[in-house]
Order: sequence, then structure tokens, then C-alpha cells
Amino acid sequence: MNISTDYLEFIADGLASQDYAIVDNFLPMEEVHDILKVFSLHQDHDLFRRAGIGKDDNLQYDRSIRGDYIKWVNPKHALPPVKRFLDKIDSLKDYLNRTCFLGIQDYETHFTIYPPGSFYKRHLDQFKNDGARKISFICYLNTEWEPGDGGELRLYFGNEIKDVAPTAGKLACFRSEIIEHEVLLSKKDRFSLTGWMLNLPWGLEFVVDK
Ligand SMILES: O=C(O)CCC(=O)C(=O)O
Ligand SMILES: [Fe+2]
Repeated sequence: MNISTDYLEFIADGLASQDYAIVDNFLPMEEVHDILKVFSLHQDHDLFRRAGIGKDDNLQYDRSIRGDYIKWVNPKHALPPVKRFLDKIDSLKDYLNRTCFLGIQDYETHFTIYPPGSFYKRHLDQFKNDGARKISFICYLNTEWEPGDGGELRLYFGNEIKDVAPTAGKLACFRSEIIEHEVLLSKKDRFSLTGWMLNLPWGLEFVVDK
């Protein structure tokens, strides 16, 4: 077990009782720094692409809605620091399947960079033409984040909101089909690993398509 049962239980309870959970120290700083080195490597190789909205025939690119850059993780070729993160997500997936009966079969993950001035307007993570996304998870990697830097994750609960600072090591997760959310304007480069637990298997062709 590479993630404590306390964390797993806390996340499962949060998802069951309020449709979201936030864990502050999901990753130790050393692992955050190791993952950031992988980001640098991918940036050096110019592997990040503008993120789109929707999927397949409905895929669109619109900066007034979403301004981040992404690189999909291929789990079969993940470098060790990323593999270590994926192993934790695997443990979480198995735990949620045992305790919440969500029928999660797989997950998809991308590296994400929001450059200064970017944001992602209020949305739901399920695509109109695909309801496979069950749980959204985001692990933040911003070691220098301070109040005023922006880039908070804003969760909507009817008329209530909750803002989550994107500080390094934190994991935010929520029910993809229920919780509307947005990324507020970020004033600095904002790094994260973003993923979704799916109730369908995720084939390699799907990775290459993206
Ligand atoms: O990075 C975040 O805090 C949320 C990202 C998001 O909403 C998404 O990629 O769908
Ligand atoms: Fe989202």
C-alpha cells in the first residue's frame, strides 16, 4: 500500500457524503519535484498542446472558455515519478470500487499547464456524447503558490461556492457528473496532473487519438 488507508477512507467518505474531497498532502514535496522534472522534460520536447473542449466530432478549441495546455499520460510509458503517482490513483480506484460501488474500470490522466492569463470557465466534466467519466481528480504541483496568484479551483454547490488553492501535493476529487467547477484566472504558470476515473476500459488507441 503506497497511500494510507486514512486518506482513502477520507476521500471515499467525502465523495459519498458531499460529492467531493480535498486532501492536502496527497504527494510529499519530493514526489512533487520529481514530477515537475518530467514536466520540464516534456516542455523541452515541445509535447504540450492546447486543450480542447468536448470529444471526437464535438472537439473545439476556444480560448475564451479554456486556455490550458496538456499532454496525455501514456500509462505504459510513464516515467517513474509519474508511475508512482498512477500507482496511488490505482489504489484509490480499487478502494472506491470496494467501498462506493462505482464500477470504475480505468482512468485517463494528462499533464496540465495553465499559463499566466488562462482559466477554464464553469463546466461539468462529462461530455455530452460520453458519460464514462465518474470521478475527476486533480493533483496540484505549484510549490510557490501564494494567495493572489489566482488559479483556484472553484466548486459550485447550487448558490454556494468553495475555492480550492492549487498548492503543491494537494489532491482534489469530485463526482464528474454532478459538480460544476471552474479554474479561476491564473497569474502564474499553474501545473497539475488532471484525470478521470472511467466506467469503461481505456484503450491505447484512445491515447494515440488524443
Ligand atoms: O485544474 C483544475 O483545478 C480543474 C481542471 C478542470 O476542470 C478540467 O480539466 O476539466
Ligand atoms: Fe473540469
